[in-house]
Amino acid sequence: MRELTIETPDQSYPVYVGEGALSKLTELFAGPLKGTTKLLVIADELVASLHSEALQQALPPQLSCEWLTVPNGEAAKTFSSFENCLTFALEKGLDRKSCILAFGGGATGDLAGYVAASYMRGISFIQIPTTILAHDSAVGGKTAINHPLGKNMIGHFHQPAAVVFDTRFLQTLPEQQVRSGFAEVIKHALIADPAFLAELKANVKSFKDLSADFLAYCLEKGIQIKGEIVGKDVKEQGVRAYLNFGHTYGHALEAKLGYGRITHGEAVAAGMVFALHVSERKAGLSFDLKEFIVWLKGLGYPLDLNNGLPFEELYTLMARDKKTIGETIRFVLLQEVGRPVMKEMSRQELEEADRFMREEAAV
Ligand SMILES: O=C(O)C(=O)C[C@@H](O)[C@H](O)[C@H](O)COP(=O)(O)O
Repeated sequence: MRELTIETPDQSYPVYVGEGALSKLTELFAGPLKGTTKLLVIADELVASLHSEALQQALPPQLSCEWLTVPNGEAAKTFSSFENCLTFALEKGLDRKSCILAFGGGATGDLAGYVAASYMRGISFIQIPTTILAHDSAVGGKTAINHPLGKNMIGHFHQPAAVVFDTRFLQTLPEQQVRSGFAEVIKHALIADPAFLAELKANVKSFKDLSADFLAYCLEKGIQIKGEIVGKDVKEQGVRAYLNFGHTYGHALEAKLGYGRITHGEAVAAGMVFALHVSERKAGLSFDLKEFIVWLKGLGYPLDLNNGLPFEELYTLMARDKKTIGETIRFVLLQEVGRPVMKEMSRQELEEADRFMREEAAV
């Protein structure tokens, strides 16, 4: 197991990653979270059905603990789920010294984190991720629910007290979830580390034979890259937006197709191809996009997600992206692998890239 530290100007917290990381919970409640009155586990229903016993055994027996299950995946990130969690917390008498444990993938973490950020104006929470995707979402304190008009539109920045990432949980992940999570690993390589990207391309030809050691290495790399960026810009006033590479188009696809109809990572993979194409035309990127597309397709990423979707509707969704300022849609592009840049986008440029996705990337 490895311990990484996320350092922000106001706060630092540990990320425990590896087999057996759950054992760190006892230390946390005897140390930095000593004095916690009550625990509330907000758990993905599927994860709870598979792994609740493992978590139960790792929790300090002296602490009273309530469990609430929420729908699997993005279906949890709704106003009604959010309200249910708050009602449950009030009914069970959580106070300001209580702590929420987010047990599941990125969506559970986003919801539970937002509940922790809002309950009594903010209580502690611990992220206990169970997916590869969550190596990204559990770190950095972005919490949110979705709105029908846009993804992650309602939320707070609220840092967890710790991230306890026990990689034993990854053994039960279906391949589609591995694929989804790996898109964020690829994103971290693209925005920050050309050598890491080369390693990924050389070593990952299929998700079926990914070794546990290589996966752990990728997760650590991703967390390190993310942690460094978050440390410089917690509330996304500048460089943190680079972590949004591939997300403007990706989020528009997710919102249009219906949250949870495609995985977040598959949408981000398509969004990255879109952004790389624009980067070649507008940011001077020199990159073998054809080869990259072949690699992604070989890994099973569907790149035809905009099939049948009118550009106009995707455009409206992209215009509502959180990076948009006034009327100006802004995209994260790459000048080089590892050298991101923010650029203003015209409607014409976006339409051309959407056409590229339809007519070239998808075929
Ligand atoms: O941590 C960040 O900052 C990111 O943008 C990471 C993204 O991979 C992640 O999906 C995030 O939740 C998206 O944030 P949003 O602000 O675009 O909703």
